[in-house]
Amino acid sequence: MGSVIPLFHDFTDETVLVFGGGSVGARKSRKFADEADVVVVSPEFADADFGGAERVREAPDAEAVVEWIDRTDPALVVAATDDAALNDAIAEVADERGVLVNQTDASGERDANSVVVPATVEDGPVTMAVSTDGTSPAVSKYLRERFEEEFAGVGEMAELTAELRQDLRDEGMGPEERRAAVRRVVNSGRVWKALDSGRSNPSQVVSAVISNNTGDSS
Ligand SMILES: C[C@@]1(CC(=O)O)C2=NC(=C\c3[nH]c(c(CCC(=O)O)c3CC(=O)O)Cc3[nH]c(c(CC(=O)O)c3CCC(=O)O)/C=C3\N/C(=C\2)[C@@H](CCC(=O)O)[C@]3(C)CC(=O)O)/[C@H]1CCC(=O)O
Ligand SMILES: NC(=O)c1ccc[n+]([C@@H]2O[C@H](COP(=O)([O-])OP(=O)(O)OC[C@H]3O[C@@H](n4cnc5c(N)ncnc54)[C@H](O)[C@@H]3O)[C@@H](O)[C@H]2O)c1
Repeated sequence: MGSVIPLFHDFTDETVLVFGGGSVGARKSRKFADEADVVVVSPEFADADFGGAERVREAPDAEAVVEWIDRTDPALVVAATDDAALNDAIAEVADERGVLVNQTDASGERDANSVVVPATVEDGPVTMAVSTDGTSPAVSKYLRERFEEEFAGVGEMAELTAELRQDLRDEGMGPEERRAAVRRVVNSGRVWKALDSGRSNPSQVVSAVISNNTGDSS
């Protein structure tokens, strides 16, 4: 049975410190680079996209890792070197300092500071995240790809329903009725289809779905 609980974290303007410049270090760097200041420390760097992260060519030992963490004061440390003992040491130092750590070569039981990076789908304000508790990242990736296909337009759906909720409130509709109307839109195959195909105007379809519900059209 899984024992990890997903929480969503805002790393805007925080430092994320990555040890290891291989393909895994690059993938994690890309993941955080839009929000955070990412620093990657590694003696060598793969020919990969690091999302514009700052790269420092250095091969720290466990002692130097402590200095790096104390100097950069990161919100998250990623241990992605190919040296298992060093990855363990990085996780230990981060944990001692109460800093979140993503140990990329470890699955299974973990301390509270030890976080799993899930497979994520982002579309506008919507984030979907999958973890298999470290059991099978390949399954996480597979589900992420399926979600991307299945829920194309979900970001717009969230935005549309947020606007709708506000409009109905402005019109003086009570909370019960509003809730029913919003749920009707979210459950409407016609609205999803309009979002997915891009052919019909989703706002018009939403209006039609709502007026059916409130009986305006009858
Ligand atoms: C989801 C994703 C997020 C990301 O990294 O961004 C992610 N791994 C991804 C891909 C992937 N990783 C691996 C493969 C090869 C196939 C396979 O082995 O399954 C593939 C697939 C591929 O590359 O095609 C190998 C692998 N991964 C870990 C180990 C070590 C171990 O298990 O001990 C090994 C074995 C290394 C070895 O061979 O020794 C460990 C972790 N990988 C995690 C996350 C965390 C658990 C997530 C969960 O709970 O499911 C965890 C525990 C720690 C962490 O990194 O946070 C990203 C997909 C992103 C996407 O596409 O959306
Ligand atoms: N979490 C995941 O999704 C996942 C997927 C595959 C592999 N892994 C694990 O992650 C680790 C990295 O995988 P990879 O494919 O990127 O490996 P890799 O060999 O391509 O990269 C390792 C990087 O670590 C660097 N390095 C070596 N010594 C260092 C030091 N002292 N300080 C900082 N950097 C140092 C190397 O120069 C290299 O750039 C491995 O331990 C592997 O088992 C995790």
